[in-house]
Amino acid sequence: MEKAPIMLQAENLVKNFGPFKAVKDISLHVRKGEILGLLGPNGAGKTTTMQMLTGFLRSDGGQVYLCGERMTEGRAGLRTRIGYLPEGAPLYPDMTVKEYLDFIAEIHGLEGEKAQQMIMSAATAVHLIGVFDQIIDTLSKGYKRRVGLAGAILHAPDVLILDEPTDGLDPNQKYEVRRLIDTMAVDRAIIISTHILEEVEALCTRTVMINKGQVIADSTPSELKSMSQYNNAVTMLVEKEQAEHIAARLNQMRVVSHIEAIREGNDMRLTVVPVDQQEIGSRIEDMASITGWPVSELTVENGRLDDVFRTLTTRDPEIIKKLMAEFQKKNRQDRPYEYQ
Ligand SMILES: Nc1ncnc2c1ncn2[C@@H]1O[C@H](COP(=O)(O)OP(=O)(O)OP(=O)(O)O)[C@@H](O)[C@H]1O
Repeated sequence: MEKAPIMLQAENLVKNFGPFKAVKDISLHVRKGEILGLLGPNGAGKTTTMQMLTGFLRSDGGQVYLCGERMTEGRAGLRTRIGYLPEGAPLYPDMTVKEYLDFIAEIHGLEGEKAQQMIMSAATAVHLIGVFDQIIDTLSKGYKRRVGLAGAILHAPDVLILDEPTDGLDPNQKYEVRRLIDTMAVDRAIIISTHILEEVEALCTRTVMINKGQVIADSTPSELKSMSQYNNAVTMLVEKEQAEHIAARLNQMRVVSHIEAIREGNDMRLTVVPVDQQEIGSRIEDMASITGWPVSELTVENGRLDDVFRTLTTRDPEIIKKLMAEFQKKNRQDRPYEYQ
């Protein structure tokens, strides 16, 4: 199947704040229909990178291309094809939602009937109509986020850059905003930054993980998970009284690295971690049925993103780069960055 076109591409971005190198070397790209998750610990350089992608912050090196065209200061028009949701609440808290959206439309040079149409379309997409005349400051966090999102999509941009779009929201609001982002991805390219791993799994088609201003991984969430030591681990729920005996027997297997146990009501949940991600599921299943262990649940895991995140962000980025290169060579062909 033909790949969707690359909408936004960054090559070797650099940003220094005085002597501090906040972004050392970041390259990434996002295609139409993709939701790219920019993932990394606090201070990794996510916001700084997004600000350079949107042209909000001038880079000290590197290039940004929008639909193949280089973004330079003289080409401010190109920037209007990007919608940006900055971190935190929208500016201008004293305005009503309607006043704010009118103002954003004006910034984009939209006028009259056309402007009203675009405002209604954005407000409808994020379910804002009911609060049009309410002062932004009096809205809940979830609604404030929606106002920000409406402002970001109002001028129908090709690329959306959303900095921690669900930060500070309750689980229902998070769900709602994620659903909106998912819907908006159909005919756009979207980049979101987050440190919420469940969000990456729920929403992102690809993940660029950054640490200390460098890209340390560029993969799908499932590829990343498959790097985890828990890939092929077996999780089983066993009666508490038998758990110690069962764990001891399993620990004797040469293919077992170690076993983790967590209490769950009257049961224990044992996670049997294999050596080198070997497949151990069927052997353990056979063993459980032959010996008649009191197992009420047995599943084979495909890895954990939090484990990979910890591993990748707590080691030297240079070592991680080498490990990732080996992993990618082993697992898939390189994806060329060509335009189509
Ligand atoms: N204007 C600035 N002046 C000096 N240092 C800055 C400035 N802006 C950001 N930094 C520093 O650059 C580094 C990267 O910051 P950035 O906000 O991009 O990280 P982040 O990955 O978005 O973090 P978080 O997840 O906490 O939002 C941090 O160490 C931050 O303190």
